[in-house]
Amino acid sequence: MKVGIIGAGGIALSHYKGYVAGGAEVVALADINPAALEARQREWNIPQVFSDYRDLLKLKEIEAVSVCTPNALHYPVTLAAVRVGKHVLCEKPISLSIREARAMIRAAARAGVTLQINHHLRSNGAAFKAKQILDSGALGRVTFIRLRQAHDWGGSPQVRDSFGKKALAGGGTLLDNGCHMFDLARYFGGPVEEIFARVASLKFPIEVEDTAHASLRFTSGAIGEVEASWSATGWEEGFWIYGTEGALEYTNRLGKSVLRHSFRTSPGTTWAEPDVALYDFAGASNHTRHIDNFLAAIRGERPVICSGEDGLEAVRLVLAAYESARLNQPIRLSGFRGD
Ligand SMILES: NC(=O)C1=CN([C@@H]2O[C@H](COP(=O)(O)OP(=O)(O)OC[C@H]3O[C@@H](n4cnc5c(N)ncnc54)[C@H](OP(=O)(O)O)[C@@H]3O)[C@@H](O)[C@H]2O)C=CC1
Ligand SMILES: O=C1CO[C@H](CO)[C@@H](O)[C@@H]1O
Repeated sequence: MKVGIIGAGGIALSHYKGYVAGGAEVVALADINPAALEARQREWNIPQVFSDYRDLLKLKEIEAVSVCTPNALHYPVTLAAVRVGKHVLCEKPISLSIREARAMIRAAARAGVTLQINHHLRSNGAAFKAKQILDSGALGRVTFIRLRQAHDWGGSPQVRDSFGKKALAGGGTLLDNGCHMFDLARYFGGPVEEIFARVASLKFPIEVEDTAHASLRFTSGAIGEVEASWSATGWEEGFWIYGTEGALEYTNRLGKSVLRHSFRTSPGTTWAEPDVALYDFAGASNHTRHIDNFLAAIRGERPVICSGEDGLEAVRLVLAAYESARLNQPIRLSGFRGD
């Protein structure tokens, strides 16, 4: 299958590698930045490059595109792509508004093409394993879910405009990292009923927040929390899920990706260490698995692992969290349209 990539910045490399690993051929690349375009063309030996993505979309031989532009452009670029019959793997967040997300989903359905959103953490080996354990019932009733994605832009005092400027990014870490965490919250815990969030800009001189926290109540009765931060040190992604019969704890802290499943094989003393199963996910690439799933979905072999509707729900939770932070009060999701 021949594919194109629109937006040749940082994340485009993961898409390129994923397509190559999945047996697809990246034949075209578009970016408004001539330096990025030229560098990638040389590195990856791409036959055709375009400064205007609409010219890339005219290529008949391309069946699918990745949309890797800044957040504000996911909507117009995806819409243009599906309208000319291309399958789309759209970077997260799907869009900056619910209205836009709905239009994207409708347009893809009307065109009969696949739309997958790049909440790649669903394809993280630990998340996949955790979901299997949860679905098997081994954790019992879920009581608490904590999700965290935090870093500090490598310590850099400069945050790129595509993330730091409100018009291009749409929001800060709550949208950028939080949308992944809200997606995982739903993936693991089902629908969220209520959210109470706080956001602040405390570290970088930027137009959007660099620090965010949200407290969640799931429809199931479980409670949880999301931490999204650009003001941490280093890099961490993790989830902690507690149930009546056991617990799952995952972190990639210090470059080691380990999932720990703890449980009791027999009722016993309260404070004794429970039994533990450890799973090591070193070396597994989330993006490559996610792209493999996209290609399989296009071929009709598997359902998309993260649909447009999933992307929309993640954005709805982000928007509810912003509204909660603005009003300094909890927001019930059942009455929140986000329009
Ligand atoms: N799922 C994940 O793990 C990750 C997802 N992302 C998402 O991917 C997207 C891109 O992020 P990232 O690659 O880090 O950002 P970058 O800023 O590194 O790259 C974006 C590129 O898109 C270019 N661009 C801007 N406008 C257009 C346009 N109209 N047509 C074509 N290209 C355009 C930019 O050019 P210029 O430099 O001139 O602005 C830049 O080269 C974001 O939506 C982000 O949220 C990012 C990182 C990880
Ligand atoms: O998963 C991710 C890792 O961090 C990046 C920068 O904050 C995010 O954009 C991305 O979605």
